[in-house]
Amino acid sequence: MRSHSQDHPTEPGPQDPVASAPALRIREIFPRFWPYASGYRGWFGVLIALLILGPLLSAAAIWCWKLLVDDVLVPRDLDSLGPIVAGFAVLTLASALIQFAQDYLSTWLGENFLFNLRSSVFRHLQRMSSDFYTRRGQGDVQLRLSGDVAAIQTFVLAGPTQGIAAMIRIVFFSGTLFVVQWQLALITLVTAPVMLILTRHFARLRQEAAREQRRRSGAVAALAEDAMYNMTLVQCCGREEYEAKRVDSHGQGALEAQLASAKYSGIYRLLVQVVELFGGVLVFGVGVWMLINGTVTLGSLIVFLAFLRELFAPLSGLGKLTTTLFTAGAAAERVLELLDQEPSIVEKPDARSLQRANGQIRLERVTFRYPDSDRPALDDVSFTAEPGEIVALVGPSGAGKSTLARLLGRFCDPESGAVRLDGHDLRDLKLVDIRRNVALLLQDAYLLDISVGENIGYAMADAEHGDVVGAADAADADDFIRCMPNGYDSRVGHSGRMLSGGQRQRVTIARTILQDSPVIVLDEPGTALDAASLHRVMGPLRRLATGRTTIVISHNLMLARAADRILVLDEGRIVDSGSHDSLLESSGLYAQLWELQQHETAEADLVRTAR
Ligand SMILES: Nc1ncnc2c1ncn2[C@@H]1O[C@H](COP(=O)(O)OP(=O)(O)OP(=O)(O)O)[C@@H](O)[C@H]1O
Repeated sequence: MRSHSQDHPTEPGPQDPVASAPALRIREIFPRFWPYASGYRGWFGVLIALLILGPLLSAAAIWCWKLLVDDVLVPRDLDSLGPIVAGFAVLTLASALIQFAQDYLSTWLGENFLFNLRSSVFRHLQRMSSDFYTRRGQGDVQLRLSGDVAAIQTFVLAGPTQGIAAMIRIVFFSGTLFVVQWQLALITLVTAPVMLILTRHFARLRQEAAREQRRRSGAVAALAEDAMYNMTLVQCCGREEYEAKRVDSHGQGALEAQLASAKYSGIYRLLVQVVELFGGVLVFGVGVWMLINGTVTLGSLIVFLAFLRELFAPLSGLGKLTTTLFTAGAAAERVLELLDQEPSIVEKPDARSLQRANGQIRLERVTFRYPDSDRPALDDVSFTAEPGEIVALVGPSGAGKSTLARLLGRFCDPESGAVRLDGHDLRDLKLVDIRRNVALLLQDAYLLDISVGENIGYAMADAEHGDVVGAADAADADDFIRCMPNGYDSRVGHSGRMLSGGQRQRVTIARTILQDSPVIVLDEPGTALDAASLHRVMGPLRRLATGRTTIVISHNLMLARAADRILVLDEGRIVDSGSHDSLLESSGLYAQLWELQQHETAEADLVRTAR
């Protein structure tokens, strides 16, 4: 007998839920995000001006110390003390004000940039077809929209702002060092090549660690989201430990990458400080020697050392900044990968409007294949449903019925052939008009975590409360909604899980009734329901279908029997069509399915009677 652990691997599977985003150079990333800050470019100029003004004022304040030593303390002359102290106070105050303006402005710019970018990414995500969400870990997509987008702010605004500020300070204070004492300034330059080599080496290491950290975090989010969404299944199968291990394996990866990044940053900072110390000691030694020789005044040496400190501060600041920039760069690569993903369904620029359609549906030799699939899900399918006709689609599992429903709502496009509404190829119509004219009622009753009334009116933003109640009444949902704690204002919970399966179905039927589309596609209505609940939704479904072109996809042949015409689908092809009676007579696949179902019903009756 095989052990439990052999049947169910306890170790996480080898497949990574999140792949690495394509690596990009920093100069490739920048121009991609810059447009999101386009409305604020003028303010960016103001910020640069403040950044230049800041070090100017700091330098002037430091210069006051030279004046104090050389003009007041050394000659013991108090005449100029007053003006020097007053100048120092004004400069310090102005410097603080400029710092405040700079901080506020950069936050304001950063937050506005974030808002624009997040809004654009979300709009882009809403254009992606459901296939995108089927293939992607949704937790990872959510992390890209929240955490990664926020990290980019550092990259596009805070990073360059701090980088420019540091560069301005470096250039400015290097210049002042040369003005104060050019021989000493030349000595400080000795450390520059070492700094450059260190920066380049550690930059590469930190960039790799940052990429791995973001990828692993995405994997944690994707796995956690999947497990949480299916928590009932996880608990029923007793797989909590397995799921925790899967999440932990990537959490551990993220942790190690983060630690590696911290280690590289720490070593880099340490080495930079050693180089700075070496430069400082060298300058100090030579400076003291020059002071003794009378080549430099005490005030000049003090000011030189103060300026040197001002120079080293932005240098180590640049080091810290590169770490943040690499994390942000890795996040930017992940967001760009999303933005570069083209939606599979794109509306033509000259797409036609279609007001209320008559409801004729025609498929002309439609073939469709899913990506990475070698077999078409639909193969050369043709049929017409006239306005008001009820057409049932039946066939074994995997025959292609739900795929056909997706084509009718233009959630995918045929590889060849055409799907037409009132004679118009769906690809020539505006998407909003297709979705208004063709309503899909899917076997999963999709509900948002908003009030039950809002769920019913979701497809009709301008619906009055009376319309919502009317639709609920027609869908046989009004009674149970009124019994809910807050009536139509009661929330339905995540995915409507505070409602029963039958109640969820009736709310979605009410939504479709209110939408009032001339064409409706019912994919397995009532599959998830027991016999009593199914019986309850049959009346509303019948009322919904009346007067509309209705395509009913169902395994339940009792439902199909009521249709005007039945199409039998097998392995992506229509193998038979006609009325229930004619299909039984022809003794084809439909007759076999019917016989099988009758047999199952009889068996079920037998079991019930035996009890
Ligand atoms: N998103 C997808 N990606 C790849 N292949 C898919 C996808 N969805 C469905 N398929 C494949 O396409 C074929 C048709 O699937 P479809 O869901 O249309 O069948 P169906 O007749 O509705 O089945 P059922 O009655 O079990 O719901 C199947 O072989 C299925 O594996």
